Amino acid sequence: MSSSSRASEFGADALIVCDSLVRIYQSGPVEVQALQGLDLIVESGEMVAVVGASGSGKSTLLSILAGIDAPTAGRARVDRWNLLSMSRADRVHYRRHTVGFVRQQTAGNLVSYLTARQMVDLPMTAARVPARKRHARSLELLGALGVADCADRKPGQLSGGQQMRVAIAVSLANEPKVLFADEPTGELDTATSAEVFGAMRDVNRELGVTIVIVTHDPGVSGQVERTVAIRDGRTSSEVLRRTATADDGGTHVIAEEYAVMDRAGRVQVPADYREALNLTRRVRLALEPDHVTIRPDA
Ligand SMILES: Nc1ncnc2c1ncn2[C@@H]1O[C@H](COP(=O)(O)OP(=O)(O)OP(=O)(O)O)[C@@H](O)[C@H]1O
Repeated sequence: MSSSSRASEFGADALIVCDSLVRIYQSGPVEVQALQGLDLIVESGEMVAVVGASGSGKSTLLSILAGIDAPTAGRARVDRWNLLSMSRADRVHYRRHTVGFVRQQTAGNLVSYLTARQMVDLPMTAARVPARKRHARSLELLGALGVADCADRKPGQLSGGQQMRVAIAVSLANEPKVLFADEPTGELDTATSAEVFGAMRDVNRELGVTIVIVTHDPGVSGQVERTVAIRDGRTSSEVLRRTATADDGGTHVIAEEYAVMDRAGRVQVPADYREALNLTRRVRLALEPDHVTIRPDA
């Protein structure tokens, strides 16, 4: 591919690109379209939340990005890996070195008879990292996640929040570029969830790990700059948060919601807008100097 066509490619500079991503599950005679042409771009260094109703396709998206499931069609790239054409060996390498993954059931992330330090050590041993480096990295990660004091404890001696923070440390052992977390706080109370999100925020800032979190937890919105909503297997809207400084020097957070336009120019008009103006099948579009209007068919 020439450099000019690469530069003009959708999301060419991003760490994660999903372009018209489709995942169809065949269950008996029935086809389920879990992802129906989903577009998503995540830049290196971002911490992004993915939200959406149950069944909207969030876990499917994360499984594909984590290299656990394969898409049916479309394009998905993470770092230099094309997720539609990876060999089995590529997939092992990808899951060991490029991505970290944690899921809701904390017990499933941990090994009951190992200490936190031994668990963080394990993926590095598999990757043949020398012992001295393994030791330093384990302590660094447990410290970054605020569970250094748990290094010599086994999962049964840890609270739910500590278990999740240790699981995150384990997933980061081999210095992945991106951490995918599927409902990491699903089993935790509000205060503990906030601690876990805070620890992820620290890891994102201090270690530069890009993080994508799938969650139902409303508390996540205070911890991320970008929340992407998925509806029916497609990205439907995004909320961007930024901190603004007022004249008196005080700071406050501004959250703005955007509709997402796909690459063919399609935008979903929310149901309440359609109902309020009785927008049905045909609408009138007009280009104004700095905006576009949509009017009912008079
Ligand atoms: N292995 C599978 N076989 C068949 N259908 C599946 C499979 N996995 C997911 N689906 C279907 O795909 C759709 C999307 O599921 P997915 O789990 O990605 O949604 P979700 O947004 O993560 O939901 P939740 O918030 O409840 O976890 C659903 O209709 C689901 O029933």
